[in-house]
Amino acid sequence: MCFTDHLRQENNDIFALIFEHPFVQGVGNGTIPDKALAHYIKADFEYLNAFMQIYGIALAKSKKREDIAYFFDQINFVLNDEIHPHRNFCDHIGVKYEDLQGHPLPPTADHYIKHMMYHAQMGTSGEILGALLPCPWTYLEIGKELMKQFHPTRDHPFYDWISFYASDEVEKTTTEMRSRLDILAANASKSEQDLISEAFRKSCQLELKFWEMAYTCEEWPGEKKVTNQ
Ligand SMILES: Cc1ncc(C[n+]2csc(CCO)c2C)c(N)n1
Repeated sequence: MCFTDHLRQENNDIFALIFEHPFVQGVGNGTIPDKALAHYIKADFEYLNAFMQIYGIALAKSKKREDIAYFFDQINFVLNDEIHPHRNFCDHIGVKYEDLQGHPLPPTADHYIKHMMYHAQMGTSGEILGALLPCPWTYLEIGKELMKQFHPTRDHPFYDWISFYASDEVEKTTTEMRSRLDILAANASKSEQDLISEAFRKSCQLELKFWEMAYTCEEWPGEKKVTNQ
C-alpha cells in the first residue's frame, strides 16, 4: 500500500460523513436551498483565489522546471475550469456570478485557507501537498459517488457540477497530486510523514465543515463586518 492509500484509509470516516452530508446529498437529488448555494459560491470563489495563491507559493519554492510547470498548470485549471461548476450553481439560483464575488470568508472557510497557508509558509513540500490533496480528492469522490447514487442525466439541475467533478480531468489532477506526494513521503522521515498525515486529516475535516458552513449559512457573530485580511 502506498502512502496516500494509507491516508485515504485513515480518513474513511470523514469521507463517509462528506458523502452523506445534506448539502452533498442535496446536489445529488437537486434540492438545496438557494441561500445555501449562494453562501457556498461566495465562500468558494474566495477559497479558490486562496488556493491559487497557495499553488503560487509552492511554485515559488520549486527548483525544477517540471515542478514549476506543474503548479502553473494547476493554477490555470482552477482559474479557467473551476468556474464551470460555480456557474452551474449561479444559473440554478438565477444570480449573477459577479454578485457573489468579493465577500468576506465565513469562519470555517477562513480557517481552512489559513490552515493551508500555514503549511505553505511553514511546511515542507510534502506538507503543502498533504494539506492540498483532500481538495481534489474529496470532490472527485463526491462526483463519482453522486453519479453512482443518482445517475444524473442532462436535465438534472446539477448535471454540469456532478459531471465536472467526476471527470477525467479532476481524476488526473488527483492522481498526479497523489503520485507527487507518494514520492515525497517515501523520502521523508517518520516525523515528517506524521506532519503530512496531520495536515491531510485536518483538510479532510475542514472539507466536511465547509459543506456544513454553506448549509447552515455560517457567519461571524456580531454586527461589525469582517474583511478577508
Ligand atoms: C472547499 C473546496 N474544496 C475543493 C474544491 C474543488 N477544487 C478546488 S481547486 C481544485 C483543483 C485542484 O488542483 C478542486 C478540484 C472546491 N471547489 N472547494
